[in-house]
Amino acid sequence: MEVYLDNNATTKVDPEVFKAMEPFFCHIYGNPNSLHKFGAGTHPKMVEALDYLYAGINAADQDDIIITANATESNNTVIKGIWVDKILNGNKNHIITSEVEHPSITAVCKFLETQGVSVTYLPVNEEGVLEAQQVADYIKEETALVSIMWANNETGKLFPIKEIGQICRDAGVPFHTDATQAIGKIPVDVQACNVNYLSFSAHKFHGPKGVGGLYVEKGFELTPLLHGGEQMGGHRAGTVDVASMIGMGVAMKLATSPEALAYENTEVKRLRDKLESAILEIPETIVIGGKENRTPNTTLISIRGVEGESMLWDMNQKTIGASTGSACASEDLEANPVMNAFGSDSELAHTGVRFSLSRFNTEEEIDYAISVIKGAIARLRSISSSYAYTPKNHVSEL
Ligand SMILES: Cc1ncc(COP(=O)(O)O)c(CNc2co[nH]c2=O)c1O
Repeated sequence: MEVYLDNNATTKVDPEVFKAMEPFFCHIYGNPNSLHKFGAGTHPKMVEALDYLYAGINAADQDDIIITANATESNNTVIKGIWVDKILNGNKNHIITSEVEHPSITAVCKFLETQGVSVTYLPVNEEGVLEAQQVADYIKEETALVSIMWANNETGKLFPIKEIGQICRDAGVPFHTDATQAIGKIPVDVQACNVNYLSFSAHKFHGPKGVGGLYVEKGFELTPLLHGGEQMGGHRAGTVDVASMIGMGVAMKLATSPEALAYENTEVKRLRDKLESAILEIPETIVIGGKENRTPNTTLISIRGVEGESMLWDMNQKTIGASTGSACASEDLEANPVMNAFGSDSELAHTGVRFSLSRFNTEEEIDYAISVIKGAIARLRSISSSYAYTPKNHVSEL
């Protein structure tokens, strides 16, 4: 049996999405910017895809959604656009973000610091989230942007986006949220939450890899990251990947419907909870960040005495896929930065394993995964030179 439990890294393309994409490779293949019928033939389904994207995040008609390659490009576009418009060519010089953002936020901020920009990385509490008031406490005249993720990719923890959005609107500071891990798991409403910019990637909600989006509220337009063409109204040069854009639209429609969100928060959550509870029956295992206020499909579990990488290897031998955290950092054996941010000790920071489910996982798969994971933990602890079970240390969660 093959069991895929790494959906926060990427998801399977929904067969309905693939079906919608197929005609746009060999049959309706014109350049959408061409004036002839071959190009114009792509427009109806591209317009429909945009309609699905607007509806999925409740964007207003007058706002923009720019089709990008992925959330990484969307995040870079916002932060570097703010840098050019508000800092290099304005009177601002400060950005507020958090310590647990994805590297496509933190690495850009680190680069801007080398260019003289001041960046505040707000710390998270022991549950891995921050209080909206922390944002208010650090906003100052020079603040050009607040960028706080909607949901953390490793723990699933949710951030107080509505409260932060209100604080930023009251202060007149542009607010960006990286919603990559929120869309398709919880309701995302840019108008209700006073969001000015929002990033997403299709492959996180059963769309194709290599396509994403950046929501830009009307009046918050920025200097583009990519110049050299009139595509996307000049906001993002380059020929659009028509098939992927159409696939992303259908994936957004499927993932954000009331029925789909209900399924995520009942059945997918039930299977996540079943897997998590079974692992927590094993001594010296904890849920990093606790069980409350998180996306329904994710759990980051620390297994004392077991290197996360070793767990992945054992599970992979039985064709179970999971991760120790963000795939873009999977190669290195650095301690998990999110766990470090929680104040985990260095030993604990290497013991995290992330399981992230989807609507395609089944009860049988979870039952199989539980049996394999229990066996792997027992085996790895039995050969560990440093692990000895101490009953007094058995805690169920941080
Ligand atoms: C919150 C968040 N933002 C941005 C990205 C970047 O998305 P991309 O540009 O489509 O790659 C990711 C990918 N996060 C992960 C990729 O692999 N494991 C992860 O947790 C993410 O989780």
